[in-house]
Amino acid sequence: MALKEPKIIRNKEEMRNWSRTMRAQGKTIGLVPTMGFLHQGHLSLITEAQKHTHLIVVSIYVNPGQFAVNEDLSTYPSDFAGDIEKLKSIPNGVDVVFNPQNLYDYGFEREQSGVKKGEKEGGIVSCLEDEKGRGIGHETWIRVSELEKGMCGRSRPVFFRGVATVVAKLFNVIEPDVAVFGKKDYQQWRIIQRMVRDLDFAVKVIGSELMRDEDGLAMSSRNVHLSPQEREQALSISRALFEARSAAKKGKNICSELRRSMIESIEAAGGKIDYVEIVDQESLETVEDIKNGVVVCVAAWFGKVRLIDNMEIDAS
Ligand SMILES: Nc1ncnc2c1ncn2[C@@H]1O[C@H](COP(=O)(O)OP(=O)(O)OP(=O)(O)O)[C@@H](O)[C@H]1O
Ligand SMILES: CC(C)(CO)[C@@H](O)C(=O)[O-]
Ligand code: BAL
Repeated sequence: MALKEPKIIRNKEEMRNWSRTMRAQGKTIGLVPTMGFLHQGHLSLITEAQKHTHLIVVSIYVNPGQFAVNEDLSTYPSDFAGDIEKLKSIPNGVDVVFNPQNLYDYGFEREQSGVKKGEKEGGIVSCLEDEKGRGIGHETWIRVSELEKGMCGRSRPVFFRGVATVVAKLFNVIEPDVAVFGKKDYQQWRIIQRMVRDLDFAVKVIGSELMRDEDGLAMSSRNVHLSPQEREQALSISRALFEARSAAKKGKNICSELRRSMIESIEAAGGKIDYVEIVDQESLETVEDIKNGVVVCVAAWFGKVRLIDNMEIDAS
């Protein structure tokens, strides 16, 4: 089968023109937003998107607006040429790779805006703002106020407003019919669904299943930063999730007990817990005992790498 070479678009006006031209020809468009350094988890989202639309756009953009200044924007892995090769290897390929260079440009040079990254008195600012919290001409942020409060939102204070805002921008530029997000980032997927419902975006949001490596580790671009020892230790996360699921199946359904034993086993393996939460799949509110429709979510540090993982669990 001939490999399909995706068209690479780096400019938001050109992207919107392409989408509108295709729509005028009756084509539907599926979007898979990513931050690049693609792995099989990302490719599975593309395969899912191909089931729903004629054309596929994959965005590759490491969004500074979702990183606080003390987070890992500067070390986030990237390999654009490698990503293109992986995309070419997928059956039927993708049509466009959107790698915007001007997503937050509003007609003046960054240098002239005097923006420095820094820490605002009393709070952390994002990598799109200066030390007084001013954006580089960007001052509109979307907040999904309840869903963003717990779990990742607690330890990454600007993360979800940055994600919701950049996804809204991508939707406005690309105007997709369908967008696919991975359930690996469970809270992110739920937040995007809620944003789309609340703001009446004409986009169908699909949550696609979490992909694991053979040894159980959830695939993640950041895994590349794990040393072999940390990678081994990190397997404690998925092990703890599988154990919690089988304990629940055997009737152990008190969440505080399940949480405690998960925390103990991840810490015993050398992980530093950010959170272990058992929450309702839709509201993401904490639940006390396992019932249908809960999800166990974990974030933990191994060395300098923060990993997240989760598992949907139903009662026995
Ligand atoms: N293992 C996975 N299974 C399914 N979807 C995934 C997986 N990993 C990432 N995704 C999805 O791919 C999309 C892009 O994610 P992103 O580019 O941040 O990759 P990532 O591997 O999650 O990186 P990291 O967690 O290191 O930031 C998101 O919707 C995310 O949920
Ligand atoms: C959705 C997303 C592409 C927004 O930058 C990012 O948070 C991600 O890759 O999960
Ligand atoms: N997949 C989530 C992107 C981030 O951690 O910034």
